[in-house]
Amino acid sequence: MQPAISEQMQQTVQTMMPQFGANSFVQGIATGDLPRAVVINYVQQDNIYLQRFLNLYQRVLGQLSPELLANTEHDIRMENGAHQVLLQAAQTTTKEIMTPWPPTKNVTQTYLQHMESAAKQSAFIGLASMQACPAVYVTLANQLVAKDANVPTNPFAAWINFYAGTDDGFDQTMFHELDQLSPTVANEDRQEALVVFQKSCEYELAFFAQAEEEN
Ligand SMILES: Cc1ncc(CN)c(N)n1
Repeated sequence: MQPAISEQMQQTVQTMMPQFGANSFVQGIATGDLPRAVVINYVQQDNIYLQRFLNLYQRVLGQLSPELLANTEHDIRMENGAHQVLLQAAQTTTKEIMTPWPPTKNVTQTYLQHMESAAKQSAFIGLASMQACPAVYVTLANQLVAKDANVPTNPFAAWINFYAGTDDGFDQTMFHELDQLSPTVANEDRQEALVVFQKSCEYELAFFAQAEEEN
């Protein structure tokens, strides 16, 4: 018997963790040392990303399970709390960095388009493409906690703790939903779900790297 789709996805994330650990944005989060411009870049793009992600999530979950949508939507909105940690360290505010609304950078755009076109194939494949978003951050944050990166002297400690602890089990709820749906879809769709999930994990890595790009 094949392992559950959630297990296969978790395995993909685990396999990629060394690449995340070697990423210089992630290292900056771990050491508490990131240039102000990089932090601002990241939060600007993440605001753009999360707005469109939420929109897509409402469409996809609206098709799959309106009840689950109602119970989980707030988890995405709560991410503003993680942004506030970064903005405080950079001594700025959401209003200041989002006015005027900044341009959408290339990785943000292609990552969002990737999920939007996955959702056009089917709601299940769309959901699979969106699952890298919670899954990568939870695994990454747990690894950072295991390395004691969330020491109180780290200005980004609360960002790490947010994703390690207060994600409200969002990633597990979504993995559970994917496992429930998986036996109801065609084999090719299950395979495609794994492909789009892996691609999204690669975009997650590129998204961190993008924050270090010059404006
Ligand atoms: C791009 C991205 N990926 C994941 C997350 C965490 N849910 C996020 N805030 N932004």
